[in-house]
Amino acid sequence: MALSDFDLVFFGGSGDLAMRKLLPAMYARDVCDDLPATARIVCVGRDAFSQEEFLRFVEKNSKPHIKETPADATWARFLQRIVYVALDATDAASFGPLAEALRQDAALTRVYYLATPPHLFATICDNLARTGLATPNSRVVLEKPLGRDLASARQINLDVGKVFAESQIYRIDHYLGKETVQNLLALRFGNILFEPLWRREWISDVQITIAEKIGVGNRLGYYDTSGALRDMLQNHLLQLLCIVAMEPPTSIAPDAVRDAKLQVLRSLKRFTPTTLAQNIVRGQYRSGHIDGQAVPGYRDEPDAPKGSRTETFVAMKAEIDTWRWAGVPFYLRTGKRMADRLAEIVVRFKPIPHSIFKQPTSSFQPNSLVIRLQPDEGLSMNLMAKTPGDSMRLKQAELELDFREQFTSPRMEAYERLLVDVLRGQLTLFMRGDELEAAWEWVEPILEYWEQNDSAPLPYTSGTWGPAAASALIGRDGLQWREEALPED
Ligand SMILES: NC(=O)C1=CN([C@@H]2O[C@H](COP(=O)(O)OP(=O)(O)OC[C@H]3O[C@@H](n4cnc5c(N)ncnc54)[C@H](OP(=O)(O)O)[C@@H]3O)[C@@H](O)[C@H]2O)C=CC1
Ligand SMILES: O=C1O[C@H](COP(=O)(O)O)[C@@H](O)[C@H](O)[C@H]1O
Repeated sequence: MALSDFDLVFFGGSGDLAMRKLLPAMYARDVCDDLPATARIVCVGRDAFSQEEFLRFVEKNSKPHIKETPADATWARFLQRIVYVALDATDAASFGPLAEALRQDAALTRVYYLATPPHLFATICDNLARTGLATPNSRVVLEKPLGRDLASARQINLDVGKVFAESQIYRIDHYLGKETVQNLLALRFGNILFEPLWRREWISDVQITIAEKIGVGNRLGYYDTSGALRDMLQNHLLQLLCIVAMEPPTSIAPDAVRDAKLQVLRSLKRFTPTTLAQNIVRGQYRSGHIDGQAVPGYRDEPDAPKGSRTETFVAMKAEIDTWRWAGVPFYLRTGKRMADRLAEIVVRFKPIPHSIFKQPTSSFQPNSLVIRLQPDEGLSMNLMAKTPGDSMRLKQAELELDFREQFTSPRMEAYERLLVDVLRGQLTLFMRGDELEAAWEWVEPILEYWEQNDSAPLPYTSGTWGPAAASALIGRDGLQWREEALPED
């Protein structure tokens, strides 16, 4: 469905995120003829680029991030939509050129996407209000990090909420824009098969892993004040956990889904200093090899503070105190410079109660469902099946659903999908303010404990699956991370 006409403003429009993700996402929609001819993209920064200089900057810094090299005509059409406006977001008096660049038509959708450091969110919203630009047809998109603790998240909600109503606020978690995450909703609530089994009686444990091969790259300044818990777990992993664990929402409407997710966040068992020390592993990568290449340790990355204690890996055992999930461990894990790039959810079912075959019950692998988010999107269901031949021998077999093979329709990158949803006014895949606060509320005791105890992360070699303590954490329950349980090739 083509979008209706809009003015889309990227604050931070000359930044890395705009160049690598946001403009390529808009180009991808433009090339599908999804954007109205008059739709505009206003890029805001402080640098005094002329319009021509900025378009050259986009050519150099954004075009290489577009998947298929753009044809000259479509690229030229895209560039025509872009307007560069130089202003200082902290100075309302400099907002005049932005007002001039925007069309004064109440029927148009207007979106302010704040891809700036978060300390500017309040000032930008305030200055939009002062200059009369926070019109009722406006929406505001907030990029991460949405706070660094509960107090700062509350402050963001409060400051932005002074200018925009909750229904105008789109808090981005780009994991919610990934195809397979939405497919998880389809799997759970579009099939009769899973829901009766989706509970403590039949599920033994759930693993959620987001592993990256990359290190901190050029984002060390931000990352060193953040760490894996804030950067990945508080948002992406908890959002995935919510979608796995939530009660069936009454519909796909934003508040139905967000209410269901909020209930999960509020039911997460709180850690105490004792349970926290037992159930959370913190790690930091040391030098090692990724794809055969030597890579430096975190503390040897350019500009890394000497002896930094920032974690680049975290693994934990979480629990949800509800009738559906009581006693089912949710193992969460994320890290940089790990052995592979993968994001997946593994739901393991309970073992069969009794074997009618000659094989002992213990030789039956419990069924498991693996939901792969990346690198390849798909689902696999592990079942026991008879091996061919004259004896009744059962072995594990895999039912595989590869989304790319199954569906040939064009795919949308996460940012593309989410930008389209903002432009359509569809809030389901964005976090509500209370969800954000509930996630921070749960994470905060962990951060406080680490700070108060001056906790040092355990070292792990780059190119591995993290500190050995992460295997011990799950091993204590007689389990293994999925890659540890896979048969050797
Ligand atoms: N890069 C990434 O992959 C990701 C980034 N993010 C988050 O998005 C935000 C932006 O990140 P990124 O693009 O990497 O950052 P950059 O440092 O590359 O860009 C920052 C942008 O903000 C603008 N800006 C800064 N201060 C002002 C100001 N006072 N007035 C007007 N414009 C201003 C800059 O313009 P100028 O240079 O002209 O000052 C620039 O366009 C950050 O909060 C980051 O954490 C989130 C996820 C991923
Ligand atoms: O939000 C973030 O996500 C990326 C990982 O995203 P992916 O889509 O490539 O899996 C991570 O590298 C970054 O540190 C974090 O801020």
